[in-house]
Amino acid sequence: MFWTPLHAQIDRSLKHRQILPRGSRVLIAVSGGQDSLCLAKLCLDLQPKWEWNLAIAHCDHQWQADSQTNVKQVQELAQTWQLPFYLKTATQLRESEAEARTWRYQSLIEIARDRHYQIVVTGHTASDRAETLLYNLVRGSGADGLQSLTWKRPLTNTINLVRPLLEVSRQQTLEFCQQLNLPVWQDATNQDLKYARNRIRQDLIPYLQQHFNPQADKHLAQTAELLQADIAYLEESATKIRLEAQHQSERAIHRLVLKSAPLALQRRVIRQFLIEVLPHSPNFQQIEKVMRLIDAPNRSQTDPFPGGAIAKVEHPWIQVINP
Ligand SMILES: Nc1ncnc2c1ncn2[C@@H]1O[C@H](COP(=O)(O)OP(=O)(O)OP(=O)(O)O)[C@@H](O)[C@H]1O
Repeated sequence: MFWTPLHAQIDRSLKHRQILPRGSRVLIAVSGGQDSLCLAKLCLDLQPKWEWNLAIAHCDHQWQADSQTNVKQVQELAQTWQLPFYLKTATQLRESEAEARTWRYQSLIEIARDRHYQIVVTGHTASDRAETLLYNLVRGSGADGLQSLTWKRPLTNTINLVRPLLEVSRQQTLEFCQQLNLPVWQDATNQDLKYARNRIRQDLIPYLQQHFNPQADKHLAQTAELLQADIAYLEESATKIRLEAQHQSERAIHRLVLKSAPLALQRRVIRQFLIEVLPHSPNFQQIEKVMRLIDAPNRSQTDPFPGGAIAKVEHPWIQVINP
């Protein structure tokens, strides 16, 4: 086997982060593009050392007339590498990035659940991370959005999403694929400038590199990494406060315990609380409405959340009441 510096880098990173434990059943999400091909080959080469059970999953959106050719190419590669291959084919998926993403993750979860894979790995890179950071920044995201793509996050109770290439640039995956002669599929939608993501990739990042810092993408990804460590710490602190403040059985949280916490933690505690008691994830405005109740006089209440529940001050509690 041909061992490159990238093999060594990923092997080291996996040891350090412990995100793909030895012997795990790992489903590799392969689009056919350079990033996920690079990921799949690295997993294949590191497999004897880490003793994973690997398989390849591909989702066919059926947007392009030639998507069949892409499917065949990924399938043949899986065959050559002697890995199980699982395919999901969309029927009548609208041409929307957001809908495609939702469908894709759902499909990957289904395959992982049916075939007992605990981990799905994707080929997200440091370049994706830099782009996501910029995309979220101009939309007014807080630190949570700016950490942009985490190394590991739960998809369900039993399945985790892991992104082993978050420190690898797109330039590196391209060079790797060229060096190892991997059949990279060029997705035409990646060039389409109607998608904000593509404009960030093709216009904004090159502009920043040319006029501000040649390593702008790498530095943005580093900022995301620093934020991620801070956020993990803040979330942990918020959980401690929530456990202290939340009523054992009622859908209520102690207003004065909240009030004594720093502002940054108040928002996080409320968000964690609302995630537990509402049927949907709260957005920024909904969290702010409850924030206002911390300083409110008695018997103030919010207007209804979607679904009709309201939050209300019942001294000393802030209570969430169903319609
Ligand atoms: N059609 C596909 N089939 C299987 N896996 C895919 C497919 N498309 C993307 N992936 C996986 O997702 C990774 C990221 O791809 P891409 O950047 O196109 O997705 P994205 O929609 O921007 O992702 P996200 O929204 O999670 O950031 C790929 O490296 C690959 O692992």
